[in-house]
Amino acid sequence: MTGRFIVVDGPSGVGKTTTTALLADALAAEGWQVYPTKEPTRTKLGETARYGTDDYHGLTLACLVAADRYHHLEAEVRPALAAGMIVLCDRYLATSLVLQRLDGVDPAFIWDINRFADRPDLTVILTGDPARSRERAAARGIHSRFHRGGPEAGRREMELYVRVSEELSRAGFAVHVHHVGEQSPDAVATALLGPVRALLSAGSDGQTPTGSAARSSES
Ligand SMILES: Nc1ncnc2c1ncn2[C@@H]1O[C@H](COP(=O)(O)OP(=O)(O)O)[C@@H](O)[C@H]1O
Ligand SMILES: Cc1cn([C@H]2C[C@H](O)[C@@H](COP(=O)(O)OP(=O)(O)O)O2)c(=O)[nH]c1=O
Repeated sequence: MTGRFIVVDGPSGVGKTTTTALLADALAAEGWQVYPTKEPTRTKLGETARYGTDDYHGLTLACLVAADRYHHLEAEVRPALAAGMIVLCDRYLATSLVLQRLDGVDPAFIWDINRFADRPDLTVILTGDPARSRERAAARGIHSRFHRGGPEAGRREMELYVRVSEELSRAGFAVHVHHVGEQSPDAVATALLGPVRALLSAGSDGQTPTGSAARSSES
């Protein structure tokens, strides 16, 4: 039996990294084997994308992040899934559909170059007040041109995430949109445990959290 592939997406500063870490801890405490990861990856390729947004634009950046995604899938995600783990990925396809579109890339091209990227079992999209998310991202440190721009840029980014969540649903992805609002990080993680547990119990074939050996031995 393979594991489950869950991605958490949304605008910079909305709380993806914080929530993903809390969710990973909560699932691990329940006995699940969790593989937390993120895109762009920590590889040379991923770091070039993360810190290279002033040098690379449009089609180039779209291809760079897609290449990093394919390498991530091959080197980390698929092996972890094959071992029966829950892969929790901070940023995935929705980011490309939003940021590359903001960068002037035709959505059809973004879909096309991501055609062979695995479909997650669950795509979580976090939304929140755009101004607050921008402020948090700025306070943490700006390392991407997508972090710049004031509240108006934040509003456009947030609106596109909502549109992209609908686009992904129409394309057959399982999408869960969660509005962070005034919730604490713990409250957000707790709220997400609901849909995640539903996913884990659906089609679990009687798997239990600690049944990793059983899970990894099934195919
Ligand atoms: N629900 C929340 N309420 C208040 N602060 C938060 C919340 N979620 C995250 N933060 C803070 O906001 C900042 C950005 O969070 P982070 O998880 O790095 O966002 P992202 O990964 O979406 O860019 C961090 O300093 C984090 O501690
Ligand atoms: C995954 C991904 C990242 N990127 C680039 C631009 C983003 O600003 C940057 C993400 O860097 P990251 O450090 O993850 O930003 P944040 O802390 O805001 O979550 O990588 C894309 O352009 N498209 C993508 O699909």
